[in-house]
Amino acid sequence: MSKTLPVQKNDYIDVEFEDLTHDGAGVAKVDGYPIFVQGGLPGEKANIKVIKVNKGYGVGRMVQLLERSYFRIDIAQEEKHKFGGCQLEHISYEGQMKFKENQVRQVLTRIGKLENVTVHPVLGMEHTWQYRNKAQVPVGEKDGKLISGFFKPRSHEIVDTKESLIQLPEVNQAIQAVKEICSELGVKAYNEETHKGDLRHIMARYGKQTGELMVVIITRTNDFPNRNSIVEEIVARLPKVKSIVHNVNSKRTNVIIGDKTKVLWGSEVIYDYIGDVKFAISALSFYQVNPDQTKVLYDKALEYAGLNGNETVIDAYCGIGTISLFLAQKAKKVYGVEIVKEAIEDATRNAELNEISNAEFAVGKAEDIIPKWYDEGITADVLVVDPPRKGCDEALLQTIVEMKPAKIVYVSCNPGTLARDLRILEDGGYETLEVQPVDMFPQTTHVECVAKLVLKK
Ligand SMILES: C[S@@+](CC[C@H](N)C(=O)[O-])C[C@H]1O[C@@H](n2cnc3c(N)ncnc32)[C@H](O)[C@@H]1O
Repeated sequence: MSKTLPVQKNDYIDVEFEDLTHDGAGVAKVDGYPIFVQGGLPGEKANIKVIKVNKGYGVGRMVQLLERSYFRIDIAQEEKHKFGGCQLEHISYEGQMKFKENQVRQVLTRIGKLENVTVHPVLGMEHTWQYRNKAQVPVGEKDGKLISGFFKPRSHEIVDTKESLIQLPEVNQAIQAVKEICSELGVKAYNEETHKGDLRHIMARYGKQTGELMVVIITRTNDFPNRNSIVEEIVARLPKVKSIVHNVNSKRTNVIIGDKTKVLWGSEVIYDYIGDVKFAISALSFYQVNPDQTKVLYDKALEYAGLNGNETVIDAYCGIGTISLFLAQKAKKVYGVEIVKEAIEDATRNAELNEISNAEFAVGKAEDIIPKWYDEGITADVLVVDPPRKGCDEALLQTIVEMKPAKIVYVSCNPGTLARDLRILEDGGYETLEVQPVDMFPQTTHVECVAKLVLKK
């Protein structure tokens, strides 16, 4: 089969990179046949070794860079990939923003057939390291000690990591401290092959504005050795901790969080502010990981909603009510819906905390609750959706098209599903006026977008 291809496995060839894939690999073409090479940048020339040939594409390894891009920055060999998931660490921030803008444009055109939509330049941030307020790391064992970090690409081998430079220092310190304490006090790491051992993951979340820290210990078993001493040590070594939570995940699964959650010490929530709005955040609730850029994102959603105080708004996939409460200050009434019960408890508490009385929340699937509301006569002038990566459920999109809110604000962390859903909404009578990418995840290939749609006359 490979005889008909323009390259063979183990060939050494000179190539020029034309593009980047969605996960940050360079794309070179030999007689139209694409070869993906980690680390190659558009405009660069390199000598590569072909390490894999498939029918439709090949994979290469960089041997020598022959011409370098203006956007390339040097990182020491030993630093490379040290931080896990930083696929764009070798590209200047200016280059990263260009990559993300192009990616959004290409996907909107290819998947959404949206050639004429205005895509604005990415709204980036000033400090592009140490921005994440949360980490959730797997735990393993090496030489009789606990290790934690990230999985090596395409493997389940944990790289023990003391510091991730995209995480806030408080988050790094918390993960290290909990790992060391558990190691010292004899906790065994969970082994996914034998389904034995206790500690599966450690999670830390930090309220950047309030300085409050939450630690979540995720184990296979209902109990683990020296639990009380571990809690005492965490409190002693991490002065900012306000909440220590235990979650039990007894299943053989890749899903991190299990069904049982119990507060071991302190409060069941930590607090944080986005702008002037205060939020209680419990262990299982979604909360944006980049607090500085979250304000930028929500301000854009508010601008696109264009509220004058008379509107009814529905916020689908509302989490702890963050966008809902931002909008409630400028709307007549806001209805939020979210699948996680604890997040809706937080949302209700957050409305009270901020003395916002025109927001109402429901637990359930957006695709079940919003059609039910529609049947009961609840409709929206503005509808906001902020779904997980898989995008909106088709039944929800169908209901939106029937309900016909004058405006839709679509917040998305996955341009692919955004483009797919925008096409469905366009076919249902909406026009996408503009898309604003916001960089919530510097050094990584991820990009968040806010899109503004209006009902066509
Ligand atoms: C990207 S988060 C957005 C949350 C919130 N808007 C924010 O900015 O913090 C997506 C949320 O959708 C929730 N979710 C997932 N599937 C859902 C569904 N079918 N119906 C309602 N909520 C869902 C998740 O639990 C999560 O809180």
